[in-house]
Amino acid sequence: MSKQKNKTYKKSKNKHNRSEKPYEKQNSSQRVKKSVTAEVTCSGLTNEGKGIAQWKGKQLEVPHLLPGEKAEVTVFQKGRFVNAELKRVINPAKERVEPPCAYYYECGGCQLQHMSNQTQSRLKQQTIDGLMKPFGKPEPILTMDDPYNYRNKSHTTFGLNHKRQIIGGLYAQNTHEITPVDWCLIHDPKADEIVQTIKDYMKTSKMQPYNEDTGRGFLRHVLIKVGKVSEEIMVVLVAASSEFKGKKNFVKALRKAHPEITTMLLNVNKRDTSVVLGDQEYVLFGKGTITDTLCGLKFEISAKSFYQINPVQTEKLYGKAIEMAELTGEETVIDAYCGIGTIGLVASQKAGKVIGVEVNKDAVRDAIRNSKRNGVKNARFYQGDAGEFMIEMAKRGDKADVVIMDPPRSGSDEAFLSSVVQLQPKRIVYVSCNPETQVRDLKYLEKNGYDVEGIQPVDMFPQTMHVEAVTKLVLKEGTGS
Ligand SMILES: C[S@@+](CC[C@H](N)C(=O)[O-])C[C@H]1O[C@@H](n2cnc3c(N)ncnc32)[C@H](O)[C@@H]1O
Repeated sequence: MSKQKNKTYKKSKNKHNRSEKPYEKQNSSQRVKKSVTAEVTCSGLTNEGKGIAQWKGKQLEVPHLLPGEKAEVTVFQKGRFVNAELKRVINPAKERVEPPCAYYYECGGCQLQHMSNQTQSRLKQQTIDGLMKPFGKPEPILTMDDPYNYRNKSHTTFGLNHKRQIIGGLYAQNTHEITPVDWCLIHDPKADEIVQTIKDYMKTSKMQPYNEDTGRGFLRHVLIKVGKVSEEIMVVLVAASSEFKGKKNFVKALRKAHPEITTMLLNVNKRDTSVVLGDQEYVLFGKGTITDTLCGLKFEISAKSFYQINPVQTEKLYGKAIEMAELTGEETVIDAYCGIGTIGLVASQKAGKVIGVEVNKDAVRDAIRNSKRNGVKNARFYQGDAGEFMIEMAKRGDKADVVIMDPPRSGSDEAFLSSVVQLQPKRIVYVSCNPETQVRDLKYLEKNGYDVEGIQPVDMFPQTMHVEAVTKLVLKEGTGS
């Protein structure tokens, strides 16, 4: 991977034969009427890593522009809205690097590859420092030594290009247009090899990608999960129909090319939706799940269950979360939004009792199996909405010493937070992949009897704008019963 510094920005073209534009794709200038070229100077970065520049009294947020850089940008205007794209950097900042990925400027999956890894970490630290200012000074971000190939899950969407050739890639941001991508620097390389084999197989068979407009065709997406420690691999074909013609031949061919695949599934998604997985699932071979080892425990993972995508950083994150929980072996711990029980089962080794709650039934089934698999006797897992579960606990007058919560990006809700406040645990450990919703929820908890005593950012998603943070809240003195 070449990471040359100070190269002038120029959109890369035709590297690695990825020049085929999907037939549906329009560029921004086709979608928006008025466009002008302007020269601007970047004064800072947004939390998403976009360059901030002023133009005719308006603030532009320009992807791929860095502070201090003077650049030519194309400004698109539609009514009161302005959008800007980088055209040419006139004086590159010293933090600018040549993105190691050839798809970077088209794909949109990563947003920060034009910055050095140190600059990315600095940006994430500043983001967390800024957002968490009302609560105190965050610790230095925990970074990753080798910030590539970390994802244990990959997702590829299939379609046809304008020459009616099969392509696989990612939806361009906020669209249903596929940007063809053959390999990705943050995926597990094995996953990309398998996707390539599926593409090649489709070219010589009758398996057609699904077309959202006509409703014809079969294959919508391929989801691959890799056990980074176990090396087990799950391949999920997401199709528009349960009628899988040529199923036996396909399974045989893929297993022959990739004997490392340990299970394959067919997931049927007939809905017109951006949600990838449908409800029906059929095991094509193997046991339908993979296992992996995290923090010394073994976890079984289903296709539809959430499992942290960067296990190297997850071990650091969970280590901090458990440290913040200050467990002595006596506590009752609630693992809210528990997924397959990972945090709760790690905590169970140092707690009196763990109660996990999770809405996804496959994940809860995995959590119960994982508890047995690891010989854990002091953990129970329940399926349900975390808020409703906590309301019931509060009504019954149940007690909890520590609540560990790890909600989705949208954060928690008032039902959940108000019942946590009613239960009055001594400590709350809040893990989040979206610091903005986390800050909103922390404000609620601070107003209702808790002090934030520790903030630890963790870079779980290098090369992208996303950042994780774990915070420790302690019940204010005099608040408890
Ligand atoms: C960010 S994941 C965390 C999972 C787990 N703690 C981990 O570290 O792997 C959030 C989890 O919350 C679950 N979830 C989403 N909404 C929920 C709700 N209202 N009640 C309970 N669980 C919910 C999701 O299914 C997902 O498993």
